[in-house]
Amino acid sequence: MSELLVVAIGGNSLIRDEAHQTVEDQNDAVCETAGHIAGLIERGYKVIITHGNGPQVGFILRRAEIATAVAGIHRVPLYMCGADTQGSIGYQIQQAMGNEFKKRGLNRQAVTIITQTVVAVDDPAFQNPTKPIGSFYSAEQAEAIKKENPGWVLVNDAGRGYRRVVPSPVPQEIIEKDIIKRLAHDGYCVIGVGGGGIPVIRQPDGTLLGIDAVLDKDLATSLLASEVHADMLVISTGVPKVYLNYGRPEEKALDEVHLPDLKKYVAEGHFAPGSMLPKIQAVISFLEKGGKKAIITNPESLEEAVAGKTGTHIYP
Ligand SMILES: Nc1ncnc2c1ncn2[C@@H]1O[C@H](COP(=O)(O)OP(=O)(O)O)[C@@H](O)[C@H]1O
Ligand SMILES: NC(=O)OP(=O)(O)O
Repeated sequence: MSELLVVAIGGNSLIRDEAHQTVEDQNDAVCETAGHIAGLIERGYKVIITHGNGPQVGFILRRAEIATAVAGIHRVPLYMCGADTQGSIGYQIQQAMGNEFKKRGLNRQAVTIITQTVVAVDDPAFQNPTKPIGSFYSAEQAEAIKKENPGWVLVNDAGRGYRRVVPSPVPQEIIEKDIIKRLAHDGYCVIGVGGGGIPVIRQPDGTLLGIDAVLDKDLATSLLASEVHADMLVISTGVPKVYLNYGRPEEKALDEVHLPDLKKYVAEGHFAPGSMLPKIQAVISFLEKGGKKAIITNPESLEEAVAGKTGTHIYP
């Protein structure tokens, strides 16, 4: 039986730099990543694709806020902005995968599943926003923005600039996991858990209700990978490998690492919160729940990494 991979595409990895943020630019990045994922499917792997939405959900929210302030158009809740990103990014990935299948003569189909992820209404994250969304600002811009928008919390995002942060409660359950699993085993390339899933709470009567937050797509992807019993969790991001002492002269790439060492490196502070740390936590959680292998690499290295030639390979 062919192996099932869950491949997470980073929201930032769809935006190459500040000069490449348009819909067309993101589509180019999606198409490039889709080519590499189609290469994996051509080699016989079954693939579930998840994706981030940090930059995109922030852009949509900001547009809506400006439209409310300037034109009095109704407010859009943050969870609805997340749902919008599942449609727009899901559409781009679904179309790009379909085009790749056609080019390669593969009789396959991609399908996007709108996905809801349950969180706890009393999760302390609602009082402590940590998830960076939208644009990056300089320190001076951040000061000016805070004065204009007293409710905003801005933090330095892994040394790359200041960003607005919003609550990011822990993903507890993926509502659509069974259909995602079934479609993947039936040979569909499933796109799901976009932006970590639309955050919802379960009400006392059992019904679901959207709640304002942006989930961490790496943690939600890890939960999905465990629940569908994926053979491998693959995290595609902006770097070919994970590094110790990242960005310093003594930087060292990790080729192969096992859980005990990885946990030691976490404790030593090698992985930046809000960027690499959630990916490492996602991998630890997947392996502790029985997963056999995880890889962290960049989109262009996906095929070589799964073939064992590059990337950071992590084992229990
Ligand atoms: N120890 C580390 N090794 C590699 N990259 C790191 C490390 N610490 C922080 N990073 C940064 O984390 C980034 C990945 O996080 P981010 O861009 O937030 O993810 P995503 O691709 O999911 O949007 C990398 O591109 C790199 O700049
Ligand atoms: N939702 C989310 O984790 O998005 P990014 O991967 O873009 O940060």
